Amino acid sequence: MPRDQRILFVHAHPDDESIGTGATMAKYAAEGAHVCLVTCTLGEEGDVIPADSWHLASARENRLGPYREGELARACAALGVDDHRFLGGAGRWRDSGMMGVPTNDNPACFFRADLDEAAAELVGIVREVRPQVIVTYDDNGYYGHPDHIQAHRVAWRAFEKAGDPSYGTGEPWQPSRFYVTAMPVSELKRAAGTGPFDRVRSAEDFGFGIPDEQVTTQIDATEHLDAKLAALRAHRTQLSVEGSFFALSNNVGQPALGVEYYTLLAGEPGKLDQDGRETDLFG
Ligand SMILES: CC(=O)N[C@H]1[C@@H](O[C@@H]2[C@H](O)[C@H](O)[C@@H](O)[C@H](O)[C@H]2O)O[C@H](CO)[C@@H](O)[C@@H]1O
Ligand SMILES: [Zn+2]
Repeated sequence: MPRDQRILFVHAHPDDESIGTGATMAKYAAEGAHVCLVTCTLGEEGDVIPADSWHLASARENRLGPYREGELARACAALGVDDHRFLGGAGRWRDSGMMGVPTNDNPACFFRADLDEAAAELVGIVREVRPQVIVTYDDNGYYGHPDHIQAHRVAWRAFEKAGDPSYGTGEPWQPSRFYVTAMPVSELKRAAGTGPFDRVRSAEDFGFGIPDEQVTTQIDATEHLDAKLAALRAHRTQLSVEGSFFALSNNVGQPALGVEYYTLLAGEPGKLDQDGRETDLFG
């Protein structure tokens, strides 16, 4: 694939890129596309799994953000991604914490960011990178995390404005496709009750997932699953990995899938396979 194929992934925290789109990113990077990752926070409010790193947590030394920057650099290296930026620069907006916790009220947190200010930063990156495709979360942030919801809002606003010659500075550029990450319930039904970590009893217990018919696109990047697993392992403060399963600090196991799923929110659908789904984010 020639390098003139360019794709921009917008994620909320270090680790989301590997969890939700790691195999896809590794696939397109390996095929020669320009893969740009924008991460909106440093993940400063995350739990810390390994006891030897508990001291980093926000309530202790508050040094988790810089540590996760290093985890993210190692994850990007594992995925073959060489263009990574923090939105507005490292630390511009702080991790908001899970929905409803007091850190949501921190004026410096991403959930409290001025939408136009954050979108202007992302438009600057869009006009520089000139991606044909933007990928982020749906309007629920995939599972309801405030930073994920805000990442969707900012990315959608940037998608709407980047091609507008009356908006901001720099040469306008209109990406042609906007995708959101998805997980079909059928995959969750297969995953429930399996793996080496704590097991959920039903697909609903995962707390995310959409009806299969809302999934428009599936990217088979199975040959890059090892790269995804290496990237997941790089996020050692946030994730445990055993075989082809991983768990967040809640120790609920999920399979690390080589096939990753998306819904096309804007743009013309590309070629469809026999199941009626796209198999390439570039059409
Ligand atoms: C995958 C993801 O978005 N992780 C976020 C999330 O982390 C969760 C949080 O620490 C929660 O308290 C735990 O129970 C859960 O297991 C974690 O996945 O929220 C963090 C705080 O905003 C964020 O740093 C982390 O990247
Ligand atoms: Zn996240």
